[in-house]
Amino acid sequence: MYKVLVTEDSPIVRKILFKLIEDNPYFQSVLCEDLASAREQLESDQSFLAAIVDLNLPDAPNGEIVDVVLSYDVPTVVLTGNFDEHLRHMLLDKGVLDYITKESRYSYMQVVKLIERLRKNLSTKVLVADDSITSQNFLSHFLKKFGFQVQCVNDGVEALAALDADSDIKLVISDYMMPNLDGFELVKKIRQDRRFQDLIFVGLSAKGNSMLSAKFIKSGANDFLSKPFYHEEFFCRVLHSLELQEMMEQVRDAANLDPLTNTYNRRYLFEHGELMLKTGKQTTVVIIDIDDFKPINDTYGHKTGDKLLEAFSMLLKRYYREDMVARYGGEEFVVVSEREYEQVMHITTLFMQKLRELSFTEHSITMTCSIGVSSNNSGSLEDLIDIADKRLYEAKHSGKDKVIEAIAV
Ligand SMILES: Nc1nc2c(ncn2[C@@H]2O[C@H](COP(=O)(O)OP(=O)(O)OP(=O)(O)O)[C@@H](O)[C@H]2O)c(=O)[nH]1
Repeated sequence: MYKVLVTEDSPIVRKILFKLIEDNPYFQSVLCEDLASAREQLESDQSFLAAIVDLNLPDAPNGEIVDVVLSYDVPTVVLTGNFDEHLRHMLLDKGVLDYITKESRYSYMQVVKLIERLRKNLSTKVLVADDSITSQNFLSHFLKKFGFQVQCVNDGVEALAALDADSDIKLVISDYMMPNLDGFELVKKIRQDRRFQDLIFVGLSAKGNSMLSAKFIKSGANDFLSKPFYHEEFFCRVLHSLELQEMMEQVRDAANLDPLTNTYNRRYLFEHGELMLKTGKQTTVVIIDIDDFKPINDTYGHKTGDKLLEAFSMLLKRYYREDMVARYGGEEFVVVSEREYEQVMHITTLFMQKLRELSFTEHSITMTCSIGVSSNNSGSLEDLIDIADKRLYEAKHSGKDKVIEAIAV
């Protein structure tokens, strides 16, 4: 749970902010009505994710609260009654995240949305590629203020190596002119690699050079920024791109994932499993079926059965983390792996062993599973699944809690 400090003397505004913050399951609000109580909170609790502060408080009428909150390193969003360009510059220079005028409920929603973004940024990795150390430091400072995890590299070659080493990087911000591999070549290489198709790429180009911006977009960048850029422009573009990326992920997840187990669904399994086989690499199919699931459902109810399916699939994904795990039917799962056959069998043995050791839910239910395996480097996925399914049938009819292999050549 993340704490958000709200310092606001208007009871109505406090109430609105409280409601909006508490509607978010990750947030808990701490409400203060003046600088003195905010200071007390900051003294006693160092764990605030962010602060929302009013510039005019009874004991701090000239925005004194901003310096106080920033001195505790708490990311700060300022609320004020009127917009003033000079004040805006002054506040942004001090290092506040944003400056929002109290106009309507929408403004307050914007504030809370910004803090939600900050929360998500804490787990969002950004790669900055720029051969200028000054520029790296500037961007890195900017991004860290908004909670991002930042890694800097000096050119496109280093950027590709960093992406290769860390598949969690979500966003690349890259200059165009760099030694070894420039920004255009970098984005082209990124777009050629299926692993990086969802990566957000923002190019940096010199002010007034619209050719560069167009070239970046044509090479595959999602957006570009002209240097020098304004605080708001930078974050509007970066945050907007990330939001689009998240929406795309949500749409894709809804289409590809089984909602109960969060493993891939049958449609995805066949679509992508067939593609895996087309590469000609040896592919192994493991069909896994929970033993005696019906009696568990009958004894403890469907809800407990669902909890078990969730726990079972989490364990599967943990063991077969590099492979495709899909829900094939009720309590039946399919793993498609391109790893060495012996390695897949080793993981399968470890998985079955772990499953025997664990107990689940408040009823301490134990589970075992039966498994059929097949492997090939040609033919269709359907054929491989058919063969593995026959071995699974044998496992079920020869005592369960066992794995039977069939290496088709
Ligand atoms: N709770 C829950 N149960 C499900 C779900 N999908 C399928 N099932 C149940 O899974 C059970 C499967 O039963 P059976 O096919 O007889 O298999 P089994 O009892 O595991 O027996 P063996 O496979 O021979 O070990 C049925 O009771 C289904 O209702 C689901 O999404 N949630």
